Amino acid sequence: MKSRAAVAFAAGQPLQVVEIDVEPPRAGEVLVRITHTGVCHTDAFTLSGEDPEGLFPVVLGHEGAGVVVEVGEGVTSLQPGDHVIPLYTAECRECKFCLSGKTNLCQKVRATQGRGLMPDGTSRLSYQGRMLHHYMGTSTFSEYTVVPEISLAKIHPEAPHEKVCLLGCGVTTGIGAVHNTAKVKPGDTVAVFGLGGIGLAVIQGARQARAGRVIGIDTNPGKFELARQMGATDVVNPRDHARPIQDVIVEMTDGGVDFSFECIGNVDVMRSALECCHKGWGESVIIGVAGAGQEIRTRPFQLVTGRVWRGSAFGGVKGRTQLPGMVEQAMRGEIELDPFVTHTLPLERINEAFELMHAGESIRTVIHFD
Ligand SMILES: NC(=O)c1ccc[n+]([C@@H]2O[C@H](COP(=O)([O-])OP(=O)(O)OC[C@H]3O[C@@H](n4cnc5c(N)ncnc54)[C@H](O)[C@@H]3O)[C@@H](O)[C@H]2O)c1
Ligand SMILES: [Zn+2]
Ligand SMILES: [Zn+2]
Repeated sequence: MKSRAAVAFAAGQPLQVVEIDVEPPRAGEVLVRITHTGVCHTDAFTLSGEDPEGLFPVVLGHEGAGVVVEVGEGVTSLQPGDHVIPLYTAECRECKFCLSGKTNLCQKVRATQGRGLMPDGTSRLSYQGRMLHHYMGTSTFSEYTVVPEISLAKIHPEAPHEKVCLLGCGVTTGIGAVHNTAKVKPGDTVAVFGLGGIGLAVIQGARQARAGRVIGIDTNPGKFELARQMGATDVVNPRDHARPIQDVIVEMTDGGVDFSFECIGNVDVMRSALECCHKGWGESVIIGVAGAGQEIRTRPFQLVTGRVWRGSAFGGVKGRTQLPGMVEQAMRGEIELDPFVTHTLPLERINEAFELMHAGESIRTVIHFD
């Protein structure tokens, strides 16, 4: 079938909105009509060419919501008409990782997903006879996309897609990192580096966890008002200080924070985020994705003296099991999505979403297909 899609033909080039061909779903696969998709920094990262796993030509997009159109052979958990959020972290419920009870990093489709292909090693997407890569197993910048059954969370049929699409990545990543990875407790002091969609979701999660002080850090002061509205008790611009930012935070917090979160993808900031943690127990969670070949550094003494460095992908959330509940929390207002949606655009104007992001003007632009 034909589908309108924004295709990334080459790194560093704007997307082109064209009509692509989408093949029907094969065994274990599902054809989904995407209604809305957010644009995340990770899409921009891959488009820039800095992502070592980046493949072109490709249909990007991984923060979507849609409706099942057709299911392939053997698909039992979904049927046409079901409302879904595509998952870039699948949940097969049978691999070693899924069964461990310790991680959300299902490996069932990981290898082929990383190569931009469906689990059988081929693509369902093409343009004028030329194969297009899938992206993160989701490719939500296409009106129709094919996704493995195990990479779809079935959500409440009345959920507002134009908002809950953000639970496909950004908001879940931030909120989940607070509850699942860090396990923030009432009264804890939290530092959040980077106040984009991810950092603001961390702030919202910290407020849910009834954290004490929540310090938002960003070099763009334009982000501070929203951060305060969402629950930051303090905001700090590193550019206002001559000293390293970790020294500033340690002084502000009588020795350091209980938890810090890096939501930028900058390895120098990752170091600051670790070193602003309290001696003996402070934990730093890396969420940001750094460029190819970059490495983190600190003195080992930082860890010897009790600080902990960890990381989090998709907020540690098991998508099929936990995401439907988060969608219902959003429908009840327990997760607030409205503040994240700063812009809404039709697919034809998707490149403006990247421009708004790079200019620091948007938190999330939601793209609609109608
Ligand atoms: N681990 C995961 O599962 C996961 C999921 C989604 C996104 N990510 C990553 O999270 C990061 C953030 O994503 P986003 O969509 O919120 O991005 P964003 O671009 O909207 O936000 C980043 C923020 O960091 C600020 N910033 C940049 N450099 C800074 C510095 N040196 N000091 C302080 N602030 C600085 C920017 O002003 C901006 O407000 C990206 O690296 C993205 O790839 C990871
Ligand atoms: Zn994302
Ligand atoms: Zn699995």
